[in-house]
Amino acid sequence: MNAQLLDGKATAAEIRRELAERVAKSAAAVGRPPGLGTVLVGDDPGSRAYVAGKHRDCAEVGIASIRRDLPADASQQQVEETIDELNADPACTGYIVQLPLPRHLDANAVLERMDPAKDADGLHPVNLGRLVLGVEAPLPCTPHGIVELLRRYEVPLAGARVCVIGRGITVGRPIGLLLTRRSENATVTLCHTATRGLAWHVREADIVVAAAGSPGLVTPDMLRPGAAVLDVGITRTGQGLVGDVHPDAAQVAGWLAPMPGGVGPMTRAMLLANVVEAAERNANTP
Ligand SMILES: Nc1nc2c(c(=O)[nH]1)N[C@@H](CN(C=O)c1ccc(C(=O)N[C@@H](CCC(=O)O)C(=O)O)cc1)CN2
Repeated sequence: MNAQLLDGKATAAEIRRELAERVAKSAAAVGRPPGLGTVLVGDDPGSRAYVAGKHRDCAEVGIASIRRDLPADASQQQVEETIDELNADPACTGYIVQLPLPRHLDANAVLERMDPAKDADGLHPVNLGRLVLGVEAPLPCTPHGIVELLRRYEVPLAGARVCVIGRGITVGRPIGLLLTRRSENATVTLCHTATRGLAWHVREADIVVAAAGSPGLVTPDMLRPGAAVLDVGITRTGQGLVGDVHPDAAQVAGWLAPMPGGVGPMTRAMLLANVVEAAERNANTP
């Protein structure tokens, strides 16, 4: 078998074209474009690159950029003052705090301080709670990107068994909430470092989401032939970026979202979608 490519790069480009039209309409209605803010603390090269990519995307679709870069030794108070400033800025429709934050900072306290109405990442506890309740809320970008990619390639989700590997807050924990909604109807198993018999769980799955950050963890022999495999792991090595899925998995899988070019670009596109949706919501709220 040679897996069909789940092309996140091309799909994200298509979504950006769709969003550019909505941005133009929203800007005309409100008198200014939607604005995305980013808070970056420190100089981790990966985080810098992701934030730069987010602002490039904004420029492409006509969203205004607001960038707040703080030094690696920024205090909790400095970060929280920046949050307060973005909460109060009318030009900022939504914003994100780039994760992970340096270890001396309390990331949960920072997320909680955000105005949930401006949470472009869907990671504020109120918005995660709304997701649990099935109430409309901005969705976490990577899980939303995965669902959108599967939908656009018509990978069957209803009744599918999904094995998620990794329990981080941006992917592993929230994705089960999305995939088990009535609109998706998948059955989700969440595996992590303490899971016994990982290979068995993977082999049972129709869809595998690998988000452990463990290079080459998912090998071809673990997969059910024809499964959809989404590689979300990114590890920076001396030889470049390495995903969680072994390259030979393409010979067994039915669909493959590779790293790079699969879920990553979709994460970025879904962030823009959250900002545009917030702008449209604001325009309809007197
Ligand atoms: N506040 C947040 N922090 C983090 C998130 C998030 O959704 N919100 N997710 C990741 C990082 N991330 C976005 O912030 C992100 C990761 C990867 C990509 C991407 O496009 N990856 C490329 C490959 C990487 C590269 O070329 O350098 C790909 O897969 O093609 C985009 C965004 C953690 N932090």
